[in-house]
Amino acid sequence: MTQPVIEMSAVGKRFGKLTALDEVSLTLGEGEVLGLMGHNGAGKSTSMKLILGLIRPTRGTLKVFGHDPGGAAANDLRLRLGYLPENVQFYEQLSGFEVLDYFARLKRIGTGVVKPLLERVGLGHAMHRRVKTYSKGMRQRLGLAQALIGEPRLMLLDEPTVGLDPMATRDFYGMVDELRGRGVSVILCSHVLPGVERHIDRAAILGQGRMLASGSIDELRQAADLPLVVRLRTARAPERLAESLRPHGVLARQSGEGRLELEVPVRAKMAVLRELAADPETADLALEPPTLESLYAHFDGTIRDRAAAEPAPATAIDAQQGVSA
Ligand SMILES: Nc1ncnc2c1ncn2[C@@H]1O[C@H](COP(=O)(O)OP(=O)(O)OP(=O)(O)O)[C@@H](O)[C@H]1O
Repeated sequence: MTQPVIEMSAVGKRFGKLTALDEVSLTLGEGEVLGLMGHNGAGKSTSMKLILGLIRPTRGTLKVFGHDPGGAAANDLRLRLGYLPENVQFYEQLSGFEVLDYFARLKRIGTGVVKPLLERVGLGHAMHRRVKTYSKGMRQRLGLAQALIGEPRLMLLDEPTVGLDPMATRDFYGMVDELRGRGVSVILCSHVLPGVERHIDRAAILGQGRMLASGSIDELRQAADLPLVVRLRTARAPERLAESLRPHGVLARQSGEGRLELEVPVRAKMAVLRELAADPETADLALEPPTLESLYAHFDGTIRDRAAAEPAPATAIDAQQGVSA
């Protein structure tokens, strides 16, 4: 087995009396993409800074490419790391080209890399404009180009898609996929990134400095054991259907005329699907496993206001009393 890129074992970090990280363990392999999630103050940036060697753990051990990131190998290690900080800021009076050239020199890399990198992040057309004329998304792209200088083997990206429009977000994830394909390891740090699950291998959820859960999305789904959502179009009376599915532990809500939303316990999935598929009144059904957002909400212990996010509130069905508002 190849050596892990990051090995964090029971790491703790205190700032005076405040415990920012407590007994956090984490490994990251070559070419793996990890989504590091958590609420404000959960300890995400502290973890990044530890990996970058900017601060030292109070307890536990941390190795990056097999070395202590704050030790003797720190300078060499930094050349293998790319970091996009949250709220990235640059010298406003310089052009994008000049900014990137400056950072390339800091990494002792020649000017030759600057233009291709700016083109790679879609800033080729604006490279000679001053940064003060750049939009938020353009600045974020410049930040990404800065993080990519020197072809790092580990990228730490803090809130990378904040301020990016949907197309730019898509391009960004395309780049993450490409990096992964080249064996680069990536940590994407965020509260929650909508749409991120297709692009990450694993997620780690921090809460108040502790690791609440980590694993692949499938592993997190198993651990959370959240119900699956089945969206159903049916000609059957909602209360009848709710009654017949009740023994499976299914919770049914009406979400429109002839439309139902069913919360199905994982253990009852196949039995319920068989029953629905065999019913001639079933017109259509779609199965939705728990999203990363709902897994995050589950592990974080917060209750998401799903109703507020949906256009029409669902209607609860009581098998005894029929459909109720
Ligand atoms: N230099 C510091 N001195 C004192 N406390 C700090 C320092 N850096 C971080 N903290 C504290 O450590 C805790 C974790 O902070 P951290 O910045 O790692 O959180 P985060 O998960 O990145 O949050 P956010 O999503 O808001 O960026 C917070 O309570 C924060 O106030």
